[in-house]
Amino acid sequence: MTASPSITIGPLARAQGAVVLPGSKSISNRVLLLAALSNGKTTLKNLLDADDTQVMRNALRKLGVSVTDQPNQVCVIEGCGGHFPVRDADLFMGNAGTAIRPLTAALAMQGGDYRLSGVPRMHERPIQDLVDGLRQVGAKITYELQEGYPPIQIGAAPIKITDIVKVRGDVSSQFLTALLMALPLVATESIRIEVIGELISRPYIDITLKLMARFGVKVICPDAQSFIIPPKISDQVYSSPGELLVEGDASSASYFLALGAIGAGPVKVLGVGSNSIQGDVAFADALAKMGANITATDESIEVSGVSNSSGKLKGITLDCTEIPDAAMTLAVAALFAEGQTRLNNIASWRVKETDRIAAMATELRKLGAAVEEGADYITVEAPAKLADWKSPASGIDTYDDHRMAMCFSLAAFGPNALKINDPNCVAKTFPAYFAEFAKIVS
Ligand SMILES: O=C(O)C1=C[C@@H](OP(=O)(O)O)[C@@H](O)[C@H](O)C1
Ligand SMILES: C=C(OP(=O)(O)O)C(=O)O
Repeated sequence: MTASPSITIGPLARAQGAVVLPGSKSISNRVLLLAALSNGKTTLKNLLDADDTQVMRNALRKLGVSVTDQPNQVCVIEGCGGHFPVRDADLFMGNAGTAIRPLTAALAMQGGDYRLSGVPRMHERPIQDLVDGLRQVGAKITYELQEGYPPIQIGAAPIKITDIVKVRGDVSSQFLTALLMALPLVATESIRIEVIGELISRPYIDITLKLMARFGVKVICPDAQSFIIPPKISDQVYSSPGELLVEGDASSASYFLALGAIGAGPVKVLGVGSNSIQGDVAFADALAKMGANITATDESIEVSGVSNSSGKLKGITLDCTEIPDAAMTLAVAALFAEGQTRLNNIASWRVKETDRIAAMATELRKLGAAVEEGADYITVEAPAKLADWKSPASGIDTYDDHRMAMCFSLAAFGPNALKINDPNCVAKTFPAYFAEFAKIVS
């Protein structure tokens, strides 16, 4: 795909206003799949309209599910009761991890022939731990190019229920999410899923479990590494909740919350708050630790500047294993902090939309920051004085990574105008990002 024209923004001094958040990507793609697998009709409200959720909708349509987009982010799904009408399909999943991984698992339970592929970067993003998990119940999956990576082919094969399925959780939590959502379709006996080793990104598993419960399937968690899928009592496993409202996206909220701290605020995000099911709301706690003034209600979070006596944020050291996406925002917010910021346990950044540790380090250095990167951490120290900020004429590269583009918009609060290359890559999760940004900054 050709890159979109660069934009130049700033230098900016003030951020103030309110932003209504688009629907959560993580919730949207889960409820699309759960609604498709359910019995009956589901009306999804505030569903995210972005590349990642469009690939999921299109895949479901190709599989014979009726998915009807209505005005104002409403989408109506006629569930197929666990069995996709189309038994043979070639599906393009773009670069949406939350689409390809859960759908692979659901399709492996269908007894049909399917192929799943994506953009070139998707073919560099691992899927082996999920395939290994699915093979334990007899799924027939082959790799088309490189062992362990999409494209993959799923062949019709009878599913054999075993009482235990083991899966690794240290590369991506999406593999466990995928098994959790798919195995109830075939669980004639209860199935125990056991996570081998560390489980990263745990809050995303909680999102999965909570949404499965909304669709009638309650998983039992006897300990932090074990998940028991109950035996199905009828062929209709998932039942539609009728209507479901998708929360605002907590990861998308992080950019505006950071702006409220850097640009004095107040900046309020609407659609996500203290009763959210998304782990990324903990970004607000990290920002508070840096000194930002935060207030939250059940459905909103507001940031109004910084309470430190210096008037600036201060650097922190943080274990980011539970907030891998919002942690990227902290790396760029660190440009406006006194002292070093160190983000630990972010190895998964290397296998996402790009190698995010390398990309973040390269682009922050272009602005004059002192950055150290390790296998699973990054440290960032802001340029010592305003005069030390650099203004790269070639601009900030975004690596076809929506979060790189959104994060680096914060850097327009430095002393120089900032050029951002290929800004439209934000379409993966937040097509209107720069329009919303423009409304609150000056
Ligand atoms: O399950 C999900 O909705 C997600 C899980 C996380 O991925 P990992 O589990 O690979 O860290 C996160 O980075 C991604 O944006 C969304
Ligand atoms: C890692 C991300 O996406 P994906 O769902 O494709 O894994 C992300 O949105 O930051």
